[in-house]
Formats: sequence, structure tokens, C-alpha cells
Amino acid sequence: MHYFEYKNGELYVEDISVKKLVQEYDTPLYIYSAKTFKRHFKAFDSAFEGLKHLTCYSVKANSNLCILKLLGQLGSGMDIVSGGELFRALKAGIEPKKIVYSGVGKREHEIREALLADILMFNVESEAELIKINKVASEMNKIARVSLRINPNVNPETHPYISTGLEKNKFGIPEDYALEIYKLAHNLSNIEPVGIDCHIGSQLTSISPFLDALDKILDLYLKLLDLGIKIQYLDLGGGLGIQYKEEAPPHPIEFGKALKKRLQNKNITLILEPGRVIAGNAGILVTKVLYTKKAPKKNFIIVDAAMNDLIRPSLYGSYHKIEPVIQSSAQQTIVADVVGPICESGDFLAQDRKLPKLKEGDLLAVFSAGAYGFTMSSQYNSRPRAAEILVDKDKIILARRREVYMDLINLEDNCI
Ligand SMILES: Cc1ncc(COP(=O)(O)O)c(C=O)c1O
Ligand SMILES: N[C@@H](CCCC[NH3+])C(=O)O
Repeated sequence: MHYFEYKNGELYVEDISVKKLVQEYDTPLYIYSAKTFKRHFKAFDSAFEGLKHLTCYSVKANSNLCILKLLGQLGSGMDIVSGGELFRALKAGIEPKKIVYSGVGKREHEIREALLADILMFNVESEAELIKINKVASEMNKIARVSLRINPNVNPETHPYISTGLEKNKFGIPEDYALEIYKLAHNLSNIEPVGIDCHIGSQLTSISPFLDALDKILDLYLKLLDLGIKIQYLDLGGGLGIQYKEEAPPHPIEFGKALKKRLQNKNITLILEPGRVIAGNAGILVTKVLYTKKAPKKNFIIVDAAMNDLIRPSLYGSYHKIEPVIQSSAQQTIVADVVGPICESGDFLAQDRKLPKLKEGDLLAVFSAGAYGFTMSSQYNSRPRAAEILVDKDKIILARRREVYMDLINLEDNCI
């Protein structure tokens, strides 16, 4: 459910006409709906009512400061994966005690920054990282709270590039070594093992892989109790999917129910790290038709957004619904590839898509672009990055101004 709706054949975000936004802010343009973000966060977070829990929004999905602030005001914590994300979360006023830090390659300075901020915990992904955190913490005379991220070897049944809990993936500590590493963590001078973590993948459309992973984690939890290692937090990561096309992912309520059943009598705090399910359908990317072109085997609609703005179709072959911003009553349709100006054949937003007949200047909305859209964008082909707008009812917030040419070369001053 989201608040991008057609009124009299024209697309609105909440109370604001998308066409009007484009007249003022141009294209390509990311537009987010505050009401949708709030709705998604509340729907997710309230699904775990009755369990001690902390929802830590996954910053990588959409890290705009306005979005982090909005979610922080609703009580969200944050799941971060870099010093840069820590910087953003702190700037957005997130309480450090609600921040968890995941990722396989934390650098020393990032560990130091997180210890200085006194975040809730590190999700540790290897023995070597654990030893590094202990070293940095002891130099700073601090105790680092940690969870070990377990790789439970569970198939999340999603795109291989976004599966993270299989043996062959780089993430986490194999479950067979977990006890050993917990014993080590327990004995290290500046480490306090407080949790168990896992994150098996993204865009999951069924609950059973989560439950398989949880069962393995609960098994480990009991073994640790026997060893006298008292675990206070179980972090099940993110990964709940959304509808892009015809997928039917479970509602957070179902997910919540299933987890409550397993965790009811456990004296632990559940941590969740949702990203896509909060942000994905809370944003669109608006683009303008530049040219239409007929080739022997295909029709092309060449638009002003490209893979540098939204890389998901090129990288994963992902489907994003595309609709004209102004609906036309004409019945004529074409089947075409929607492509950008970048010099790569892989630069497409859709392939063989049936669309109404379009002409130069028409506006298209690319839906479900609120997660892993702007955050994965780049300046490839020296294209300044798009602007981001946050709409809250009838209020328009320029959440990030459009980049200008100087933004392309600002860091190259030695060469000017
Ligand atoms: C450690 C971790 N937590 C949370 C997430 C958020 O995942 P999603 O956006 O699928 O909820 C990710 C990304 O997959 C991740 O790597
Ligand atoms: N970037 C991916 C999700 C990866 C999640 C990060 N662990 C996507 O666009 O679907």
C-alpha cells in the first residue's frame, strides 16, 4: 500500500501533482512519500508488539537524511554497514544505543568511530574481525558489545546476487564454527558477546527460510546458555520482500506472528533490520521521454534516466512497473525497451514492455524505486545525480538538490 495515486488521470504523490514537481525540479527525479514511509514503518514495527524488539531500519536501502530523520522520529533504530552510514545516522539524531553495525569489511577507523559513538553492538562476520575489534576496543579502553553473524546455510530463494546466508556466500561465520568463536569472544578482554545475528538475503517472498534460520540460531542460543554465555539479543536481519510485479510476499503481521510463536517465552530482545519493505514502495523515479526509435528487431523509448540512476534492472534483471504520469485515453500501445542515454547495452529500465504509445516529452513513473534506487546511483558517463524530493501531504521538501556539473569535478581540484 502506498500513496502514489492517479486522480483524474494524473499521478499524484499524496496531495501533490507529479507533473508540477517535474515542472519545478526537472527529471530524472526521485520522489518519496512521507506518509508511505510512516505507514510501512508502523505496519512493520507493530507486527512485533508483545515481543521485546528493536526495529533497526537498514540505512543502505535509502539513506537520505530526511528519511533517516523521519524514521528516527518514529522510534526506529538503524542497521549500518559503514562509517559513512554511522555518520548519517548520527547526523539524523539516531540514538547510538539503537544502532547495530553489520558488514564483512569494517576498517579500523570505522570500528573506532562506532566505539566512540557507543553503538548498541557490532555484528561480527569473522574471527579476524573479532580480534581486530578487540584490539581497537582495548586501545580505547572500551568494551565492544558484539553479536556473531551466523551463516546458517539456508536458501532464501531469491536472486543469487542478494542471497547472503548460503555456505558459498562471503557473509557470516559458518554455523559449525560458531561455538568456537563464541568461546573466543567470551575470553577476549574487551569483547562482550551479547547477541546472535543472521541475515540470509533480500527480497524474500516466503517466511519459511527465516524460520529455518531462526531454528538454527535458537539451537545455538541454547548451547551458549549451557556454556554460561547469556545472549540478550537475537538479530534476524532484514530481507522481507515487496511486490514489484506479481510477487505475493507475506505481510509483516504474518511474519510477526510466526516469530512470536517461536520466541514467546524467551528472555531476549529481537532485532530486525528491514530496508526494502519500508522504503521500496515509498518512492518513484520520474523520467522524461527524449526520443522514440524503431530498430529492425525492437522499439526503443529513450528516456533521461539511466542505469546510473537506477541500476536494479541492469544488475539483477529486476522488474519495475512503469506507467505514464499522465494517463492517455488513446488505446494504441507498443512493446518497447525503455533505455537510458548511457553507453552500455545493459542500460535499460525495462525490456519488451507493453506501454501506451509515447512521444517526446512524456513523463514516465518508475515505481518501487524507494529502496536501492538513489543509494546505488552513480555519476557514470559524467551524469550529475538526480534530485530527491520528499512529499509530506501538501508539503514539498527538497531532500537532495540535483547535482550540477561542478559536483562532477569538485574533488579533482589538483587537475583543474
Ligand atoms: C546485514 C543486512 N541487514 C539488513 C539488510 C536489509 O535487507 P532488506 O532491504 O532486504 O530488508 C541487508 C541487505 O540485504 C543486510 O545486508
Ligand atoms: N541492492 C539489492 C539489495 C541488496 C541488499 C544488501 N544486502 C537490491 O537492489 O535489490
